[in-house]
Amino acid sequence: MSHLLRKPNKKEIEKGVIVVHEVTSENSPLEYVGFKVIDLDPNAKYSELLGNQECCIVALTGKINVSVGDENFENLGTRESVFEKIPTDSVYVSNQRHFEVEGVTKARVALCYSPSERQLPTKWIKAENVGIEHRGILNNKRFVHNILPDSDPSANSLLVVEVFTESGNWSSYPPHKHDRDNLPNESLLEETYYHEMDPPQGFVFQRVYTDDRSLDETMTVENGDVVIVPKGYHPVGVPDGYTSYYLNVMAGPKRIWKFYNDPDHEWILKR
Ligand SMILES: O=C(O)C[C@@H](O)[C@H](O)C(=O)CO
Repeated sequence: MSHLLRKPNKKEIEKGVIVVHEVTSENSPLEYVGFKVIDLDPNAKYSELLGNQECCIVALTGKINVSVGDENFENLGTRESVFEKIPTDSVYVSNQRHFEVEGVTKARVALCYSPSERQLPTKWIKAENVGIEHRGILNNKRFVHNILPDSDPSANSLLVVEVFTESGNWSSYPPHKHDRDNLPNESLLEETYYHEMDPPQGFVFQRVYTDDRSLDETMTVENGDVVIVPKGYHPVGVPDGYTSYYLNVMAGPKRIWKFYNDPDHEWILKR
């Protein structure tokens, strides 16, 4: 199996608190992006004291309470399935802060991390303030929920978006990359993809490749898998009959999403 593809690996760390994914700089090639998925039962609590990392807590499904220091945010989360295709609530937590997430209902939560040293205010990113963006034409249509885009200065490094791609379409396409700190032409951002499919027996294909093909992996990605993109182009193809959802976390030395399209396939945009 590819070293970039992670299957869900559920570990109950406390009663009702299950870690489904944990991507860190210790267990992956990533330096700037960390990522966890946790499942919570009602009333179960997960807490963490952040070191030199900021964190965006995304209520993927179900309802949660979040506290950060003495600030409390209650009943966050808007959907039972990501495929309701409506934005959800998130909370941005700065470095060196303590946070707790409690399940109100059964809930699945994404914790998106990147290095940070400059403290910023805690921010409730309300579902109603998440920008929705439709991109692409023909079989390249997808829509995006901009949870923490680079136009929002609330974070030091983190960028977080959700992407929905309908049956038979392609996204993160034409293939693009962002692995060189070469602004204004390209920024260096690592990335993780947390994937879900509707219906859940579905699958998508994701290729991660560099120009010299020293990295060239095409993965069959199933419901709940995570794909790690340390570098390279990273397109996603969705088979007929299935809808794809993914949550992207990006971070790097500069908080700018400036991608470079694979010149061989850029013509796709000119149709
Ligand atoms: O527009 C898309 O297809 C989504 C991608 O841009 C995705 O968020 C990504 O690859 C970010 O680099």
